Amino acid sequence: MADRDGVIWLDGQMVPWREAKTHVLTHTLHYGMGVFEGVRAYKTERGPAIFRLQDHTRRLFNSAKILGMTLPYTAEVLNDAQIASVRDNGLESAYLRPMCFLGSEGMGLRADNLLVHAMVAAWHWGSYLGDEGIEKGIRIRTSSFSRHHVNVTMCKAKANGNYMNSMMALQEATRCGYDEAMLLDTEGYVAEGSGENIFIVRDGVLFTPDLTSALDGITRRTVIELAHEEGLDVIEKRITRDEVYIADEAFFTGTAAEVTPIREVDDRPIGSGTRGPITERLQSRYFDVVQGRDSRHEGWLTFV
Ligand SMILES: Cc1[nH+]cc(COP(=O)(O)O)c(CN[C@@H](CCC(=O)O)C(=O)O)c1O
Repeated sequence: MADRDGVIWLDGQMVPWREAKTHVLTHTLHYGMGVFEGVRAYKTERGPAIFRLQDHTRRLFNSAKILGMTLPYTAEVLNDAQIASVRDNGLESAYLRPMCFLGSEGMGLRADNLLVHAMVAAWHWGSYLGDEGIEKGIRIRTSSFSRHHVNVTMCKAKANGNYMNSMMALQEATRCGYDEAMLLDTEGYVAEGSGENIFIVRDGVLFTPDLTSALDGITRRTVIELAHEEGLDVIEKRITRDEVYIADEAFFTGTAAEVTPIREVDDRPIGSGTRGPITERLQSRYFDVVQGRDSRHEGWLTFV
């Protein structure tokens, strides 16, 4: 990722991509105290448009507040930086990574002279779980790693250090031949994927775990609103792994994952073992919205 042409926004300046570096004693590199977002810009007839930019930036600030970090930039500055990162890299569509981190001004848990730095990078990133996964569905397994306990890790913060749990779960899943992990909370109820929220469908009704141990996903909120527009009921409840097994359909949602059907969980086909009809309907609505083909939600688009 480091050796490519382009520019990266770093601490208020656009710098050449290869020069966007930080010192090995950068505090966040050692302790994981940082916050980030995953944001997508899509190609539309009116040019690139960033999806729900303001919501992502609001969550970035909320994440920082949870961790006790004060961001040295306003939301407007960070929004403008994200717009510029798509524009100045000449991207028609993009995945954006804003991230705020503690610098190398000090070391150790007690360092009290640390500055908060901010960066925004943008690059082209296709289907997170592959084009085939988007169309046919993916195979997932229940992770042996529990999702964070709510008083150990701050689940509403999209914090850098939270993602060791995600990576351990995803590595375990892929090493066992699956595409993704489904994590249970510390009481054994379904929480979310390593980088996605999860939905199941049963008798035409959508169910999704409540957000106790899951990130408040922006794609999750979007799909819930689209489902209501489609006349579908969505119930947030505690979901057990065997409820997923016997669901008619299941899918992940996330900025990177978009709407990805789940065709198999723990070697059990979900429904017909392919993308379900309601999943396909919501996936299609989602892509219409993010690609600017649905005028009802143009307010969610920030044109670059
Ligand atoms: C743990 C987790 N749960 C749910 C979501 C969905 O949230 P939202 O994107 O607001 O709908 C994400 C986003 N995962 C991001 C990071 C993926 C990565 O590989 O890094 C993403 O989808 O960009 C998570 O990381």
